[in-house]
Amino acid sequence: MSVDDHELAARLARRAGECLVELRAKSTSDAKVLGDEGDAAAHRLLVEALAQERPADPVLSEHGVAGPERVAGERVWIVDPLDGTREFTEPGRTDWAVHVALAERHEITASAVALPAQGVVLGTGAPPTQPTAGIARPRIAVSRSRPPEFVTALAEELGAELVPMGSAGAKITAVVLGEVDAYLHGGGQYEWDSAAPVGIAQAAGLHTSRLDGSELVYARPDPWLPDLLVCRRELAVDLLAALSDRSERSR
Ligand SMILES: Nc1ncnc2c1ncn2[C@@H]1O[C@H](COP(=O)(O)O)[C@@H](OP(=O)(O)O)[C@H]1O
Repeated sequence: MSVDDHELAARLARRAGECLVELRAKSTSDAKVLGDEGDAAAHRLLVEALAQERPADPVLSEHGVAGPERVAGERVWIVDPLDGTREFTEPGRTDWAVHVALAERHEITASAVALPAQGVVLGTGAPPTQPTAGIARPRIAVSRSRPPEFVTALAEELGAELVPMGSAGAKITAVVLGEVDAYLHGGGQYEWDSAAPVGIAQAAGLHTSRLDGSELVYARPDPWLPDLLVCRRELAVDLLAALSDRSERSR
């Protein structure tokens, strides 16, 4: 990883985001076609740019692999050209994102997330400072379309408020920006859904783990990474204890 990798991730996330904003503004297609067009255009842009700027690095994208063959533990770019495809196709929604991450030795060492409809690009080069104010009633971001079934009961137990949102990137960056206090996901996801925003959350000093508290490991041969927790550090112990109780009770 070099300073240039932070800068490159941010530059490419921004460029792909601009391409998506343009496509969305001029599209007359129905939602399914627009989503497919957005996924394909942003994927093409990222893959072509990485081939030019980092020709020795393989790319793992939600929409296919590109570049040289991957070697376990070596550099690989993990990208989600359009996270929150469904929200991208709904006029007025701003919870969709572009993810660009670099993994080395199974960790994220540089990454950026663009939230193009919010005019925001966040990156590991300059992660935001975390709020210091206490948390009165925790706000937990969850998927708006498929929240894990246990979250309502968990929120009641913790006296927390659930905040439904689209896009894993939008939810994790909402934690990074202090708009919510936690994001939890269960039931299925892939490495590209979380790699870039998790890299920024880690650089900002937030807690990141699987729901059982174990480490998030990226660039595995199988990109399935079905659950995760990103939260302010002071909430991690209580959240992980509540999640562990729940999983014990369901056995
Ligand atoms: N059960 C599941 N299995 C596979 N992917 C899932 C999933 N639940 C959520 N995801 C993916 O995680 C991203 C965020 O989802 P959500 O908005 O529901 O939180 C979406 O990515 P894409 O929009 O890139 O497809 C979605 O496809």
